[in-house]
Amino acid sequence: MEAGRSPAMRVQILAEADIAEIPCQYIQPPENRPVIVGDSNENIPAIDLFGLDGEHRKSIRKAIGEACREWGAFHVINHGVPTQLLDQMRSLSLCFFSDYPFQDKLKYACDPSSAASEGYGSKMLVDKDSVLDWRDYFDHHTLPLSRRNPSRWPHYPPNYREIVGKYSDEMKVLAQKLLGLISESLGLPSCCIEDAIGDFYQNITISYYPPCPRPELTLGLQSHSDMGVITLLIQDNVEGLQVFKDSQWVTVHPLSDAIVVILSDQTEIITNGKYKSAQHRAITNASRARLSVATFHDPAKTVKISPISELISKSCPPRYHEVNYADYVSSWYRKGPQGKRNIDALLINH
Ligand SMILES: O=C(O)CCC(=O)C(=O)O
Ligand SMILES: [Fe+2]
Repeated sequence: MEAGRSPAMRVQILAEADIAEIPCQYIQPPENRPVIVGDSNENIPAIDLFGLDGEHRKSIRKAIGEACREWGAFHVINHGVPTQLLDQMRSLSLCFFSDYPFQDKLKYACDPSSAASEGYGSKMLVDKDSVLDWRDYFDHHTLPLSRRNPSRWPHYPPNYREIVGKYSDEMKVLAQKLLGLISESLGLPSCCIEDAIGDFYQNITISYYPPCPRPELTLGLQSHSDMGVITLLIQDNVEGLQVFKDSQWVTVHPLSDAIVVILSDQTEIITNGKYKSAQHRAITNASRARLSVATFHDPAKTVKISPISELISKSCPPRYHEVNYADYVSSWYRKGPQGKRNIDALLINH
C-alpha cells in the first residue's frame, strides 16, 4: 500500500479507515518496538515554582539542578501560565484535528519537500526510507515576530490566532525563567545560557496521535532528543510520552495543568554535558487519540554553539565540538534522530 507515501496522506485518515493491518511503512524494526507494560508509579520529577522570586528560589534551583542531571525532563507546577490558556490551547488544537473536514485541513498543508515547514503535516523526516510515525501535526512559526504570520494558521475557532499568539508569548517568558534557574543551578549568573543563545526562535507543534490498531508495532514519534535549547510541552490526559532513563523507557503520567520541560541538545552542549538532553518518544494506543502541544525554543540558525567558558577548566575540558546551529539542524533532518546520535557525533574523545 502506497498510502503512507502520498504527500496528502495523513495518519488520521488511515486510522479512520478502520483497517485491521497497518501499512508496512509504519512498522518499526523489532528493536525499536515498544514493550507495553502495565501501570508503573514512576514519573519524571514535579517541581513547584511557587515562591520562585522569594524564599523558595534556593530550593527550587536545587531541585531543578537534580532533575536536569538525572532526567533532562521534569514537570513544573505553579509555573505562572494561566490554566485557562493551557485549556484554550488544548481545545483549539483538538478542534482542528477533530472538527475540520479533511479537505479543509489540507488547505493548511505544509510543504512536504522541506523540513520543518509551517502547517499541517505527517511525515517529519526527509529521508525516504525512514519508518513513518503514527502522528499528524500542525507546526506554527511563532518567534521572532518577523516569522509569525497568523494568516497561515487555522481561521477557526475565531480566537485561534489570538490564543496561539498569547500562548507563544507566555511560553517565551517561562522558557526564559527556566533557563535563568538552570544557569543559576550551575553556579552561573541567570543570563548565562540565554546570552549564549541570543534571541529565541520558537515553533509550536501540535501533535495528534490517532488510535492505532497495532500499538505494539508502531511509534507515535520515534526516539529522539529535541535539537534546540528547551521544549515546553502540554498534553491531554492520555499517556504516550516516554523518557529514556537508566536503560529503560519511563512513561510520563500526565499531571493536570502541569507543563513538561524537556532539555534539548544545545543545552547539553552549552553546559558541557553537565546536563543531558532527554531522549524521548511517543507510543500509541488502540483506543484513544492523544494530543500534545510542544513549544520549541531554538537559537537562530547563524548562532555558533559551544560549551560556555565558565564550565571549562583544565580538569574539565570541552566535551563537544563547536557547531553552527544551521549545520546541526540540517544534519538532524538528513540523518534522522535515532535516539541521540546527532549530539553524540559532536562528542570530543579525550
Ligand atoms: O507528543 C509528545 O508527547 C512528544 C512530542 C515531541 O517529543 C516532539 O514533538 O518533539
Ligand atoms: Fe521531542
